[in-house]
Amino acid sequence: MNAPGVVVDAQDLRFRWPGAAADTVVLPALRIAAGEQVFLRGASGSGKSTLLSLLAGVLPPQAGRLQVLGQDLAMLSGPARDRLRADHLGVIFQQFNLLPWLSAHDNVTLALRFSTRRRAQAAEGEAGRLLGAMGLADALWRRPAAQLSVGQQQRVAAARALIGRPALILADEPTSALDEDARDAFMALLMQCCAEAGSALVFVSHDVRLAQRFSRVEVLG
Ligand SMILES: Nc1ncnc2c1ncn2[C@@H]1O[C@H](COP(=O)(O)OP(=O)(O)OP(=O)(O)O)[C@@H](O)[C@H]1O
Repeated sequence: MNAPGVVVDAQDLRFRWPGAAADTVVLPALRIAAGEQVFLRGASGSGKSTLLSLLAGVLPPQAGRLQVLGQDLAMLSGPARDRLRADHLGVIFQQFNLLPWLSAHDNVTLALRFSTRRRAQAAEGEAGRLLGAMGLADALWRRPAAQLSVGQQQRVAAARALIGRPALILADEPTSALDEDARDAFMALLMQCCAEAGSALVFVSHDVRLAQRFSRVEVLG
């Protein structure tokens, strides 16, 4: 059983893509406490995105142990892992994955549609509060995502991940399309919003300069 306050607990975790000659992910141990912010680095191809997919329950673990919020992911069906993700995880993708025809605001509230628990955790007006906290001017909230700049879309994607205060936020290279100033502003806001929500953060990036913002850095591969 997981100790209270532990969000991720992995041991001897391995994953190999079909046809690969070697294991893609080899993770002897990883334990992340509630609210902890972790920078995950590793060479290109070292399996960072694959590990995030395992943590998100998109891929099933093949060997070893992986518990997320005390649930053993290897024991859960695909739909049960989907439920865990909808209820307790927020994911920020490199390409943001917003629905282009929906407004910024509706992209954020979309995350609530799939989870009663997330809905219950989100206060009235929470989407607007988060968009504001992420620095998106309210004149843009009703604009379709397709008409937002890359930096604006990224703020929407972060607000969508944060809504309903999920226990764990996974971010996969979300700053790669930004210039330095926009990147620094986004990082500060993301880390602050995660801290306020009490969400743990696992942040993957090639950009090692970002690592200094984190008290904990894990290296993969
Ligand atoms: N869907 C897939 N099917 C088969 N192999 C895959 C798949 N996705 C990734 N891989 C392989 O798994 C390995 C790790 O890929 P992954 O994207 O996890 O690495 P990464 O560390 O995130 O890389 P990068 O920093 O370049 O984004 C690579 O060799 C890649 O080719």
